[in-house]
Amino acid sequence: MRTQFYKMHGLGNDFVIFDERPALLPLTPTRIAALAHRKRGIGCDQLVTLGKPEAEGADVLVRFFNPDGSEAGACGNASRCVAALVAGQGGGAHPVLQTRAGLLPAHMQADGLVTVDMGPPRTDWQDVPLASAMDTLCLPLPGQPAALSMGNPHATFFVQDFSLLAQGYALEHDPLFPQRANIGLAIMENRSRMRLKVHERGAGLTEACGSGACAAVVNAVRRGLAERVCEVVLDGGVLRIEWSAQNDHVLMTGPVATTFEGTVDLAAFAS
Ligand SMILES: N[C@H](CCC[C@H](N)C(=O)O)C(=O)O
Repeated sequence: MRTQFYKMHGLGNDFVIFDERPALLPLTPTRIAALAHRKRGIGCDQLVTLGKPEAEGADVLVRFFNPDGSEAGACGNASRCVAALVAGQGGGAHPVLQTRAGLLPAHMQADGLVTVDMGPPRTDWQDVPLASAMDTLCLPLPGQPAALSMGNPHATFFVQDFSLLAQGYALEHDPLFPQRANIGLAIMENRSRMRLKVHERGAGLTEACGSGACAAVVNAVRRGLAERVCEVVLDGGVLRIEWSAQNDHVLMTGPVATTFEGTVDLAAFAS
């Protein structure tokens, strides 16, 4: 029996999306890792499932899984893709995604870009989470990163070059981060534009990281390095991030693309 999937990406951060609203699928961490494998599977940065919403006001339940099988509470680029997919299925131009990070309202822009309200950043050490009480604005690590959660853990290093990427895996697994962390390296071009590369938790270096872009802008503002509206230039393209002074929410705007649709025999993949 074959199961339909959608292959989409946001600035090259790519996803395999399964719709479990008709029926739950036999997706285990092992099978997710096998499906996400670049050589032996379909291949993706994250595997995403759609489910029947439980929360009042939500249009769809969304879960995100890394290629190592671990589940993430947030995925900005995939949230944009799912919003566009649901809108395209007749869900209207303002779908609301129910995620582990909360309810995320989305908006299909007239120019084809998609905006997702990623909610507020969580900057207490317990929310990131970190291993002990400390100032999340300046962690006791070489490079003194700032840390926060967008529903998933992020550490942002403000650097002059990207050589620290070689430490990405070690930093992701530093004992300071009991749930590991996404490691962002940000080069400030000016107060309204930065370059960003992210070694993602459970995925490694990706072409773009939406929640990482949100975290980097918030951390830059916290450090006095950026304005609340900032362009984030990633390897795969540009995101516009706004950290609202009105409601403390972070708005992320960027493109989405559907690469192809397909079917797969899930039973052919180890479970
Ligand atoms: N690897 C991340 C999830 C995907 C985040 C990224 N793809 C995004 O667009 O936010 C984590 O484990 O928290």
